[in-house]
Amino acid sequence: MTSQDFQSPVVVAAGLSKHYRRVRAVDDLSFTVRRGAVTGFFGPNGAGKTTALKLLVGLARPSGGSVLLDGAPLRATISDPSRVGVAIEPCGAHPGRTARAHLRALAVMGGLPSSRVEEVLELVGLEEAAGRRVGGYSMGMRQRLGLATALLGDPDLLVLDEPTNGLDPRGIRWLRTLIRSRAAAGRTVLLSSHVLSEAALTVDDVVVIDHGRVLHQGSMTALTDRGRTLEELFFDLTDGAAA
Ligand SMILES: Nc1ncnc2c1ncn2[C@@H]1O[C@H](COP(=O)(O)OP(=O)(O)OP(=O)(O)O)[C@@H](O)[C@H]1O
Repeated sequence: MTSQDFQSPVVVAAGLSKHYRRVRAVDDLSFTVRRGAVTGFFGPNGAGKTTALKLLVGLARPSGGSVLLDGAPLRATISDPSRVGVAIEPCGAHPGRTARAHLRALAVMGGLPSSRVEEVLELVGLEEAAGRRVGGYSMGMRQRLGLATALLGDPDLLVLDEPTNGLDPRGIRWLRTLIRSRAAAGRTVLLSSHVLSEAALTVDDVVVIDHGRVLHQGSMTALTDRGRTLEELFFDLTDGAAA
């Protein structure tokens, strides 16, 4: 990879829109995601974060606009688990399946060895529960399985929707360390979160959206250099949203 590649954004969303009948879930959204950085997506309930993440990874079809992933249109890259790992809906596994069976099926589809399944089960702390049916999992266990699914292909880009939901304090600290270590290794992470204090410890770049539109894009450093917190920025920008 050249230094030019390193500077080019991993994701470029341009004028992205998604309308569900009269709801403009995402409305002319444009932003970029830097390579080797952790970008946080923030906004009130219903702001359009999950929809935007789905559009970025091809899980929803845009009503308008475009997404470039590594400079190429979305469809060219999305099916490769080493390019993009996604945890958007909690785990996505059939409740009657075990976590191990779920991950093994995905590994086969992605052309990955079954040894990788055991690696990610250990990584997310599910090795002991891997033989149990997912329907009996706690919320945190399902979250961990979703993370295992996203990490299966050891992807260059991780896209995580509210990944700390349901995790215990140790799990939250583990996830923060995992995300930071991936960025330190030049990998890219895009996540959404409502837990601003935790996200402030994790992200490099901040995108705040509401009503499907970008209200702010900038770095955490620029924010803290101005003596402001992520929470202050959020409330300033979203003042007037549902209390
Ligand atoms: N499949 C769908 N059909 C109809 N409306 C939808 C659909 N998915 C999302 N929406 C609507 O789009 C808007 C944005 O929803 P979205 O889930 O993207 O918001 P969000 O920012 O992720 O919210 P939250 O923080 O509550 O998870 C909401 O008004 C929601 O009701």
